[in-house]
Amino acid sequence: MTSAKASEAAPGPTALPIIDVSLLDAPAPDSRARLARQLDRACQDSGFFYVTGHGIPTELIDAVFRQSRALFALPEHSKRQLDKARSAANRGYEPLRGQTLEPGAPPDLKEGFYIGEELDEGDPRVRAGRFNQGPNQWPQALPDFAPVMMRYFDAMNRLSARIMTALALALGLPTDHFRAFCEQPLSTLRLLHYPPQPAHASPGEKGCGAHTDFGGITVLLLDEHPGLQIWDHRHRRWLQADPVPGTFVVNLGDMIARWTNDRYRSTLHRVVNLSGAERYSVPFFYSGNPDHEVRCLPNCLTAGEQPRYPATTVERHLIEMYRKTYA
Ligand SMILES: O=C(O)CCC(=O)C(=O)O
Ligand SMILES: [Fe+2]
Repeated sequence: MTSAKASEAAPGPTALPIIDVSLLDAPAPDSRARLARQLDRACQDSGFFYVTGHGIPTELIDAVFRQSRALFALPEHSKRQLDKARSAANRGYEPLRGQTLEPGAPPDLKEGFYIGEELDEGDPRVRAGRFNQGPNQWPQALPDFAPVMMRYFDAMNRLSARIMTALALALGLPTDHFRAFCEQPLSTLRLLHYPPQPAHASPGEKGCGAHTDFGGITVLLLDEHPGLQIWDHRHRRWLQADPVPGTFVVNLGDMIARWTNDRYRSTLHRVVNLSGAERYSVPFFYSGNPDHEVRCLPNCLTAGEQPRYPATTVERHLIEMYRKTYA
């Protein structure tokens, strides 16, 4: 949705806000109002912020990274047995250079693994051929992988629903405004592994090409190695979004921009792993209920303004965006 030209200028520092979502439950009457104000500003500025007070146990986060490292360390032929090309629901392994997120740039220098809600072939959503719904592909060699990932997946769904509550507050809507959107959500957990940027990388080669996320919100877990850069539309430059221990990076996807008539931003971002180390990250994409209608929120239209996007549904929006990027 954003079309800034990827400048190759050295990235500058960031000052992304750190937002404490536990303020949602704080007893002081002005806590929620403070949270709403901070979040509203962050969403209008860049749609990127760090989240603290999230309640996800460190032990679970450590286990996710351990399992992710073990998965990518498997021999190539074992990973290829789980190739996502074998899955009708886009689940499983995506090889190095398997995706090109930035049109015209070389393929991304990352390998990935996709996980979704575990649905068997008998589930009505799977039988109806609904988008991205189906069983996962699990690595048999790693017995703890599936239980750890499903525990994390559930925790991310709950955290994302809380962030949606906070977003409702930020937009001046009732706290339960997005409740139906959060029922039976379509979510994707993605494990990523970025090798170090090679000394003689081809021009424009990156870990992850410049893109916006197309769903609702993304809750991104980072390891200790920097690499994420976000586009500063005001000063037309790339900013580093370095890892902050104990936080997640949250960013808004195109669907929120669509919902708010671009009052809230879905910002261009990319990854260049200049850390010299293997970098691991774990984005979780929360897109909400596939049947939910996405139309411009009435309080996001000022007098005389028209909606910039026609009404659609979550599923139709996602299918359209997938078609564009994998075309
Ligand atoms: O690895 C990262 O830090 C970001 C990944 C990302 O932007 C994505 O998967 O959409
Ligand atoms: Fe992204």
